[in-house]
Amino acid sequence: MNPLVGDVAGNAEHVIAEAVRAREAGADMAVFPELVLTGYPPEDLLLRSELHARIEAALARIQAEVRDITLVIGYPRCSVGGLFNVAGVIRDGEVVAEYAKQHLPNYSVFDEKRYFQQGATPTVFEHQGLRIGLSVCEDIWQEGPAQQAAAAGAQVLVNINASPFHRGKRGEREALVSRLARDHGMAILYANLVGGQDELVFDGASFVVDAGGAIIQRAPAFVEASLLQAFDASAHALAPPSPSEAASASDEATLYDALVLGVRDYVRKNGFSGAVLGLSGGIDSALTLAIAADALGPDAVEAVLMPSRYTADMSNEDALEEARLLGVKAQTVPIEPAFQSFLEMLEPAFAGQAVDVTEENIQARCRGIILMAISNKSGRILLTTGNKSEMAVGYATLYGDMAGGFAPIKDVPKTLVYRLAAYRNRRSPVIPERVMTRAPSAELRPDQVDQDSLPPYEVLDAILRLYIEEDEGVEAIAAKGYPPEVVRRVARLVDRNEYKRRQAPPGVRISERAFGRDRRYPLTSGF
Ligand SMILES: Nc1ncnc2c1ncn2[C@@H]1O[C@H](COP(=O)(O)OP(=O)(O)OC[C@H]2O[C@@H]([n+]3cccc(C(=O)O)c3)[C@H](O)[C@@H]2O)[C@@H](O)[C@H]1O
Ligand SMILES: Nc1ncnc2c1ncn2[C@@H]1O[C@H](COP(=O)(O)OP(=O)(O)OP(=O)(O)O)[C@@H](O)[C@H]1O
Ligand SMILES: NC(=O)CC[C@H](N)C(=O)O
Repeated sequence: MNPLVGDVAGNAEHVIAEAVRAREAGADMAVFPELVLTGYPPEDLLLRSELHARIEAALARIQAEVRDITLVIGYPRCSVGGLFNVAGVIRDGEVVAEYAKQHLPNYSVFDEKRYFQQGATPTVFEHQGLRIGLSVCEDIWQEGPAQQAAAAGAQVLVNINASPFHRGKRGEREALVSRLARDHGMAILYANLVGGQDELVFDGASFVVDAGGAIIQRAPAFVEASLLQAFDASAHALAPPSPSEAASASDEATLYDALVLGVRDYVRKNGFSGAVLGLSGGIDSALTLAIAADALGPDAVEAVLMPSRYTADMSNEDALEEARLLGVKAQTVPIEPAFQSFLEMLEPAFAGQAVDVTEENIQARCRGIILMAISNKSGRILLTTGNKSEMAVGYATLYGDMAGGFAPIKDVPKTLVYRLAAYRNRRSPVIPERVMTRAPSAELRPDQVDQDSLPPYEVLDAILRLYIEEDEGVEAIAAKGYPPEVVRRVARLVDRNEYKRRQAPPGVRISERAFGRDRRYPLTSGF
């Protein structure tokens, strides 16, 4: 299920509708994800007493509306001991059991200890003669809760989750849950949330593991879906008639789908009619346009070409071709008159000073003003096009190409930008070949290419991965064969540009370490 954070009443109606559908499909119990009534993560909404009043009202409504099926759902529970992250069992108009999450994740993107107290005891309830144990997400990643449930007599474990996506996560989960099922001889139902929430994407991909550790059902990733699982009288999970296929999507396909869902949900859940972006003829804006068109439909996306005196003809041609191939409306607004006016206005202030990066940034800022004006007028959100490599080293202009509301590829390194573009072109051609092979250029001065200012992207991305995602130091990275002076320079750029990233729009997280809530560095630092 894809809930909307904070929309407790709407999420409850969604639960009720799905419970009815599950009953009609022949189920006698339906399992929903972690904190499904608030959405995840509800963050400081949890500190508001109105939220808890709404949860009470939603639970009362679910209890009144849902009959002839048992529900397991996640919600925050206020009690005398504090606030708990619970899995509640609702049957015949009552909450008949509640399990409080014992392991509260507080690393990476998680911050649960800020809000919740930890539970201490297992919960096992009877359903149609089966003994069912409960756990909540992180509980199965740690020692304890699954063992306790098995010791308390559970034959089946229901684990409800709000487990965000990152590269490789599905395989990690399946291996972990399969091992746990085997170790304890219990079938496990793994029910996950789906949907984009600010920078996080939840991939769904719920699954069922039998007591021998075999995955017997898999839901598709990145869409709402349900699985109907039958058990025999001795708690054996019965394999469905056609055995579950392995999760076989390629790395690129999975990452692309994550980006599409992240953009769609940010734009739609925030009430925008669509998206606008600057289309330069470069690879970053080309990929961002394809993601936006796939997420929102081509009619909801608008591309703006804003040539300057430095824009090559082929950039305009390629940009127009991209818009045509995707069926997106494109318009051209040249920046020359605005750029020229700014240069003239600033002439007295800059008298006697050489032309430098200042003038490059004025061009990027002219574009930012035009795009934000179109966003204001149209009600479409401005998507920025910066990739992770650029955001890492600060190769972007504040209030210029960084202006905007959401940054679809901010966690995609440049080398992966090319791979995702090639993947999208294999599905159907949307990015001209020349865009894939041309040297990247910001086109802010004559004959400029990115590689004048930055190391080749293969080298840059390798160093960035070690420095940012692996937390390795300059010497350790250089020892792996990278030129020490290049490593030092890259590390210095990363450290120095924290201020830029702090002012950058949020974007979809696809790695284990994005520039968002999982990487918090000081702005002012002598490190
Ligand atoms: N610690 C700090 N805390 C808060 N603010 C700080 C700061 N340090 C500098 N600043 C401010 O930030 C300013 C510098 O930032 P900014 O104005 O953005 O300018 P800056 O970083 O100097 O230049 C932008 C760079 O990005 C490149 N670029 C631009 C556009 C697109 C692309 C591309 O290929 O995608 C590349 C461009 O070629 C240039 O190298 C300073 O003048 C100062 O006002
Ligand atoms: N001529 C232009 N018309 C429209 N938008 C532009 C133009 N030039 C730059 N922009 C906007 O500013 C962003 C940054 O520019 P830049 O040229 O550095 O990136 P890019 O062209 O997308 O990718 P690449 O790194 O391959 O050049 C672009 O992605 C685009 O959104
Ligand atoms: N909500 C949670 O407890 C998530 C933590 C868990 N390790 C996961 O990402 O899958």
